[in-house]
Amino acid sequence: MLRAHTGTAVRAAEQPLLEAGQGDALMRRAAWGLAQHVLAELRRRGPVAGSTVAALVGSGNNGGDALWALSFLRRRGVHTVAVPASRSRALHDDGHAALLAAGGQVVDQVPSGAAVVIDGILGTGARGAFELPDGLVLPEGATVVACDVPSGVDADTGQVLGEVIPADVTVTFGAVKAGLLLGAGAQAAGRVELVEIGLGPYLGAPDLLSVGEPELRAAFAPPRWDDHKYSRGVLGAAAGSEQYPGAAVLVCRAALASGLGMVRLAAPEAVRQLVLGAAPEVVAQDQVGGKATAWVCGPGLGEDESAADRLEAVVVLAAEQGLPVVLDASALSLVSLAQVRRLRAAGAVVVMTPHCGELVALAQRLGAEAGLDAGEWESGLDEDPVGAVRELAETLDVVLVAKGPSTVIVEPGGTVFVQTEGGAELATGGTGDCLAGVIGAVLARGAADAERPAVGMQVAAAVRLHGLAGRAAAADGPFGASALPDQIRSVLATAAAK
Ligand SMILES: NC(=O)C1=CN([C@@H]2O[C@H](COP(=O)(O)OP(=O)(O)OC[C@H]3O[C@@H](n4cnc5c(N)ncnc54)[C@H](O)[C@@H]3O)[C@@H](O)[C@H]2O)[C@@H](O)CC1
Ligand SMILES: Nc1ncnc2c1ncn2[C@@H]1O[C@H](COP(=O)(O)OP(=O)(O)O)[C@@H](O)[C@H]1O
Repeated sequence: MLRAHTGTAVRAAEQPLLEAGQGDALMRRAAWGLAQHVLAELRRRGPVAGSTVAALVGSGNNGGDALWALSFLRRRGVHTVAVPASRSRALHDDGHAALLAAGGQVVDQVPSGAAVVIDGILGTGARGAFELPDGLVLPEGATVVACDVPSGVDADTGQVLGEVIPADVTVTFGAVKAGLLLGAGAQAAGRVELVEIGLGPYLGAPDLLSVGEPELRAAFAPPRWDDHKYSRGVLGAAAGSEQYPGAAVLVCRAALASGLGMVRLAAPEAVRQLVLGAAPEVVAQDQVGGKATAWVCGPGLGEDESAADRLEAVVVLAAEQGLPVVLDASALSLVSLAQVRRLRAAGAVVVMTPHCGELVALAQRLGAEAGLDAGEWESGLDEDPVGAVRELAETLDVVLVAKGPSTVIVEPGGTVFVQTEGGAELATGGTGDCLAGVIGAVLARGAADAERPAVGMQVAAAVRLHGLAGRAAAADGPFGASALPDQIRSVLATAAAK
């Protein structure tokens, strides 16, 4: 499990250590770790001694880290140059002295032969929009290693307001910064490597979590020897309509691929025939009903009266039995606040899975009805997406899965998860239907498991599984959503073999 803290939280954690006069020691620890990662990059490319590493160096402590790292690299036979990159061209005093003492140089331009360029312009002290230094040219093929945070990325929110220096690797200090996992920040950060500098005892609870393989394995564990189909979980699905029959196929196939006891589908005749052709193991019926341990409602449901009837039937059943419900796609625009409240009052977990457009529409419709100032909420969405998703989740008292390049999962009163496994290849019709099936499956399975992880973690594991399946599918070339179920099985087979 990856734990991330905002840049602000990390700065607060550093404060007592700075006051105790440990700033230099912290900086040297950070710089040493940075130098080790740069050495690893150099080794990957060829001989270390004789190679060139350049650092773009700002005037603050981020620049100080980069200068100290250059001084350590210089002692390994690396040709090291610092390129002042702030308007004032000022450099951190001690770092500057350390570089010169080690035999490094200060120059005006990044040498064209630099194998690695360290971005040490701005770190957690960045405020507002960043402008690239005038005339900056990075050598083609050089590996860009960001020091703590790529310059231009807000370490709290991941927002990129102005320009940015995208990194291949970000070596971050003390704690993974939340901004490296969110939106444009995650995109700019590349691979993230953490260097411990001893902040552990001073850091509070993480601001964000991201599940990894152990959580995926726990949420999607293979069946126990004495399991039977009902103990493995039964997912009920109200999905598909004559207009959108395929969505039901995707939900059912993705759920089956995730491993559970049974999928039960409530849909019109034409949809049932299509689903049974693709997955004859599905129990297909025309009405919502029968034994299930969780329900998913919405993919391809349409928005006519019969869609609303199917949603209402799911709400009644789930409220009666206290079952978890995943509301996706059409259900997000059909569901009423009264229905959500009925489910919550009955103790049913409600998971909503909006993409960005659906998220805004939810805030405007149900959020506003529940007392949210939707205009103000929307104006804060870009600046602090996690805060906005949390506010809406708490207002509606539901688990929100805000889908996108970084999918944010918020359980009211619980931890926030963010998963970034999936790539833009997932931006193709029907992948969200598959995700609804995977989330439905994990909840159906979990409902039967006394030792189940918290709902937020189960849902985050489902999002990770879906993202990894997308990545695996993309490795074979462009794909449509119907390629995902087989990849879900492969990802789970690999996870189980570890
Ligand atoms: N405080 C410490 O002892 C430690 C700090 N560390 C490093 O210190 C960094 C934070 O250092 P600082 O607080 O000095 O901050 P930065 O080095 O991130 O930036 C500070 C400077 O950049 C300027 N600046 C801010 N936003 C700007 C913008 N948009 N455009 C142009 N200039 C801008 C500020 O006016 C200030 O002069 C961390 O990211 C980390 O790399 C690490 O060495 C660990 C220990
Ligand atoms: N640019 C992107 N990068 C990563 N994942 C993406 C991107 N665009 C979309 N996705 C993912 O693809 C899925 C799309 O869901 P959705 O928009 O509901 O699709 P549909 O309704 O067509 O099934 C979500 O899981 C989302 O996180």
